Amino acid sequence: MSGHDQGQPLLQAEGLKLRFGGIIAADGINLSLFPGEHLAIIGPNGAGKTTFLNICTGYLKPNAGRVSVGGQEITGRPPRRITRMGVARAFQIPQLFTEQTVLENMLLAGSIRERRWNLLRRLDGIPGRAEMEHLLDLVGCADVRNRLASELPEGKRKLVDIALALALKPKVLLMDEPTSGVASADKFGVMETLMNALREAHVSSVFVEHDMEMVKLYATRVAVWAQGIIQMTGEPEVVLNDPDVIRNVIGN
Ligand SMILES: Nc1ncnc2c1ncn2[C@@H]1O[C@H](COP(=O)(O)OP(=O)(O)OP(=O)(O)O)[C@@H](O)[C@H]1O
Repeated sequence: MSGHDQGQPLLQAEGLKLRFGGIIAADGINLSLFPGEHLAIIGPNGAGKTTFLNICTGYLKPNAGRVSVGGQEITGRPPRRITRMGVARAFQIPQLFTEQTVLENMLLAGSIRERRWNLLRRLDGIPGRAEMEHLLDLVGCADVRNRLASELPEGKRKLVDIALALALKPKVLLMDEPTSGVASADKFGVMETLMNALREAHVSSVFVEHDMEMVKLYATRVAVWAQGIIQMTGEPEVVLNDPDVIRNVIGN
């Protein structure tokens, strides 16, 4: 998917600038995500990729520029508000309550979405159980629904984390290196399950990725972030074969 002629972007950054002392993380970033896209952001270490995700979720405020979701500006709004506007983030903090089961974690996430969160409330009284079980099924984790979150292998934990994010009913999911920490033999299986779940739930995504094989297989479009600007965007086969990208990003 080219990203052009697809109507209004779901997520749009315009003229983003952010510096930390002498470090310029963003120096006029223009980047859009269109419905149905899975946009990979690649770039050298310390380029500003994670900073971008932090701006989009409201955890960092840019020095200049704006971010909008479905045409509504979100720059500087509180993270909770941005989540409610349809932008979720996975793997941000250890989100799981480790001494609760996977299903109990899901029910808590569902109740947060409904703004009925109350730890004293009996979990089985909260609506949405069937929906949460469906989401666990979608990420291939129905088999671990009654396991304690602390007992999960890393690959399953990542997938449950995706289900938790999907429980918020986002339009866009932001992910920082989705399979980092997963054993290399399991990485592609986890990514395959994850991306299938996003497609089925009609959730578009932006993911920061260092593994070019993942980018090639799962990105619909790639943006190269270096020296605070987007150096290039395009389809994976074009971007990943570009001599400058090979020299300056992939080679490193
Ligand atoms: N809150 C902060 N305060 C000061 N400097 C920061 C802050 N957040 C990020 N930085 C700096 O901004 C630069 C960009 O960081 P960022 O984490 O966004 O890079 P990245 O492209 O995600 O890198 P990597 O690929 O290594 O994860 C880095 O030099 C980092 O040290």
